[in-house]
Amino acid sequence: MLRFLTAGESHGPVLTAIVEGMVAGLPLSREYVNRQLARRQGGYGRGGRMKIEQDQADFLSGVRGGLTTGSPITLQVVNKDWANWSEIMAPGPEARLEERVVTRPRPGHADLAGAIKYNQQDIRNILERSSARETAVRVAVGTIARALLAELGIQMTGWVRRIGSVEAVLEEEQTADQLRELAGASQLLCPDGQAEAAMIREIDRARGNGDSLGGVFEIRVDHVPAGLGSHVQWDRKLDSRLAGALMSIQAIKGVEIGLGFGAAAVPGSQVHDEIFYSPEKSYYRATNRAGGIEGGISNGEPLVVRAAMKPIPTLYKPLRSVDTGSKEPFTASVERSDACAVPAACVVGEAVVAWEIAVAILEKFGGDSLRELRERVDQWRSWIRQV
Ligand SMILES: Cc1cc2nc3c(=O)[nH]c(=O)nc-3n(C[C@H](O)[C@H](O)[C@H](O)COP(=O)(O)O)c2cc1C
Ligand SMILES: C=C(O[C@@H]1CC(C(=O)O)=C[C@@H](OP(=O)(O)O)[C@H]1O)C(=O)O
Repeated sequence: MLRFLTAGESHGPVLTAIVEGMVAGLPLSREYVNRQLARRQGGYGRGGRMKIEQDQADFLSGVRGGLTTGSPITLQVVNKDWANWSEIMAPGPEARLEERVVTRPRPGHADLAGAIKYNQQDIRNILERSSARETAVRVAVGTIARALLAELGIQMTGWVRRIGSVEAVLEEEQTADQLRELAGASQLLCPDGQAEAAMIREIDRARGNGDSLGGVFEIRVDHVPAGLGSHVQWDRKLDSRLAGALMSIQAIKGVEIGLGFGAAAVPGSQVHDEIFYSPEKSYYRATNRAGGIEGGISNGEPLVVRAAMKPIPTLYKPLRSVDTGSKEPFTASVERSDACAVPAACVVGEAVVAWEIAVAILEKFGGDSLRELRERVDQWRSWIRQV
């Protein structure tokens, strides 16, 4: 069983994860993981913290000579900002707990709900862990899964479809390779240059007004084998797992698969993908409105998922809230914050989607080494071409 946990605070010394159940013999390098960490740090609209951090992943166990060994993999991403927080965040009695105490819950954050739930007077004990800083190590974890998928010929493409009121328009018949190349060349991961320019203007406008923006990103996964997930039980459905994984990303408020919410507005004849057969291709579809999943099972078409991110909750234009000590109203003051982090969230989205597909692959095919897994996947792929 492939599984992981993360640990670490936003201003603590490190973020850590333990990944268990990954096959042995998978090539893995720091550079491969660091490329994705750098992508997550990019994007127009990010705040001062990203000038401090230059995320790098270290493997502390489970990888030897550039190959996984099958043992648990420990990952670590160091927080450079720790240097500014070590006295306040120290684990021992020397911690200066009376400094930087937070009693002013920020609307849209876990602050108030978390402080009540965990009976914390200092909201810092909540916000340090609820922060999306945690997504740095989650991207590192997902990149291990991405490496596995790449070995099996499965390709991930993430791009930003919308920021605020600006929506990207794709050329008809754009291939995944073209989409990846165009998105990769854009600082907002947006393949439509005109839309990208308008998005940058909109981010500048929002930031100038002390406001923030959300948006929508899309992830497409090509060459996913048919037959992942299952219709037989609620918690085995691939679509439900993908939706849960995307929803677990901080600030994600909606997920669509295929046509998604659009399917509710049109008749069935414009929603369902007709089935065809040819001896060369076996079964295939001329359309992919289902986004590659039917009945909780991958159907061999590209997987297409979208997620909606709400605007960043910390605003320079302060929102009203209540001090939990005095119970007096206040308007928040902000030291630093992202104005828009949709491209970063898109990279996190790619990571969590890669993870869920890797879990489903290992569940279906099993195997303890890459060689064993690859043989089984190849065998399945040639078998389903004949059915
Ligand atoms: C990559 C990324 C960066 C974020 N940066 C900030 C930020 O700078 N300031 C902020 O207030 N929220 C930021 N958020 C969003 C909050 O972490 C998130 O809204 C909050 O934890 C509450 O969780 P919820 O929105 O899922 O309910 C960011 C989210 C992501 C995914
Ligand atoms: C550190 C990251 O994102 C942070 C997510 C975040 C939040 O509240 O979620 C708040 C900000 O942190 P800080 O309060 O230290 O400025 C962001 O910079 C990151 O993405 O690596």
